Amino acid sequence: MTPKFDEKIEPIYQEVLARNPGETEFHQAVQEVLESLGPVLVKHPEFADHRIIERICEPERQIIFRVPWQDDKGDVHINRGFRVEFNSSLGPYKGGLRFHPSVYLGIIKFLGFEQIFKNALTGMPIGGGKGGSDFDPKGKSDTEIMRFCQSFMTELHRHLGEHTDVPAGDIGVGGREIGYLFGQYKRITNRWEAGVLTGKGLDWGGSLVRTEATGYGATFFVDEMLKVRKDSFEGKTCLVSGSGNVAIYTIEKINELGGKVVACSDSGGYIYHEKGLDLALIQQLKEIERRRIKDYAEYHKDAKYVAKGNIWQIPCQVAMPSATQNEINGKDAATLVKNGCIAVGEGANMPTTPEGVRVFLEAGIAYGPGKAANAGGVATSALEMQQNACRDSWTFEYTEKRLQQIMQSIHQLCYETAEEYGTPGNYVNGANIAGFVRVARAMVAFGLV
Ligand SMILES: NC(=O)c1ccc[n+]([C@@H]2O[C@H](COP(=O)([O-])OP(=O)(O)OC[C@H]3O[C@@H](n4cnc5c(N)ncnc54)[C@H](O)[C@@H]3O)[C@@H](O)[C@H]2O)c1
Repeated sequence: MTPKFDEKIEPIYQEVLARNPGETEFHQAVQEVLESLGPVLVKHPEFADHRIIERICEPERQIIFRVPWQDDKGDVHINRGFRVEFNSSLGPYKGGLRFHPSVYLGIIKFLGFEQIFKNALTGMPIGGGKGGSDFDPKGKSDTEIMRFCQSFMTELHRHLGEHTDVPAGDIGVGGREIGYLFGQYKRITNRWEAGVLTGKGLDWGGSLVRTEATGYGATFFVDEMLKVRKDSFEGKTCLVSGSGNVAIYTIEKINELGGKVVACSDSGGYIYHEKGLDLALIQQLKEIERRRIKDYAEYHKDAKYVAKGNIWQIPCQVAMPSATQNEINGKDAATLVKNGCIAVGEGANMPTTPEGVRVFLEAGIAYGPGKAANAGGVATSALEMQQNACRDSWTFEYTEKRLQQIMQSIHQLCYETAEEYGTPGNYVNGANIAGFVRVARAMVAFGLV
């Protein structure tokens, strides 16, 4: 699909393609933001004078390193580690670590680029970064995971710090991995520096609600979009892809708000359970026993497992993609719209292809892009950093209230910005423009650094 750029922006995009060959996901993320920015340069010519777009597309620093580790049999493996410190205009680099075999520089750069604008939308003092490894945690023992995390942190620690760069989890990195990473950081640096990682355990500097934050936040965001349309989750049939951290707490909050989630998935296929998913069972299978979602059908005979099935073919009113990038293509988006879907909230990062995004926007449904809808995770990480900084811990209720207020304010900012720039209801433009303007203003203030 041909991107639609303003004439000033087209050459900048071409330069990004030429400078970053083969990084298709990064190109896609840049395309999506740059398509929104034409009217911003008209309103703010100073951003063009200062070459803010060119500078924002170039990471401040990229670190690639070798991660050697030994499996339980004593065999040696070599993986590749990454940390892309993209933009520190608004605060220390902040963004998760992804451990997945598909990871390469293009994936980390797309995620880091998205993170700049997402973090800006939260209104909190955090810059954008992302990292990870092509290590596959699937099927590894606890001790193998520990040895890998220790080796990864042995190299990465020199680039981190509570005022410099603060990683968190993402796909394949949850509480267990953050524990091993924090333990090794503490050992090497001889510092109990809580603010250097977020997603920590509650006994050692973690925040209540961080585990739930991305899923809860995405659901709050969709709830706000529905409220604008004088609607709510009450009685709605919903789909949530994935069955990891984001998916599980999305399902929990949708249930609380009166919706019914009938399907979720993992990379093997999806589970359909017409009367509504049994969340406690999913948590037992995925969070505790680390099993596959197909095992759900062993416990509920009225549920159906569809291997390699396409979850988006199931009719629903609300869809919340919460697994991975590019999981909804143009055809899937058209199917969702045809089947009566009225709202899409992205828990995952860039789960919809540009064709899919166009289908949602043209259909005029409520479409909340990931950088706005899933910002609750990183926002609560920033709340965790606040608690660490004052050596305090807040209650669940208070922290959840803060999260909800942040999601309401992100929604309002995107909604109002879309109106201000002449595209009412277009949260893609609202999020891209509002996030960009915040970072751009800071970059202009700092001069050429
Ligand atoms: N964890 C966070 O706080 C956070 C914050 C913002 C955005 N995200 C994004 O949310 C998404 C999910 O992250 P997570 O933290 O829940 O990771 P996770 O590892 O806990 O879960 C990922 C889930 O997606 C499934 N999955 C992977 N590939 C799939 C595929 N092709 N089809 C169907 N399912 C697939 C996995 O089986 C797993 O259930 C990612 O895009 C991530 O970048 C996460």
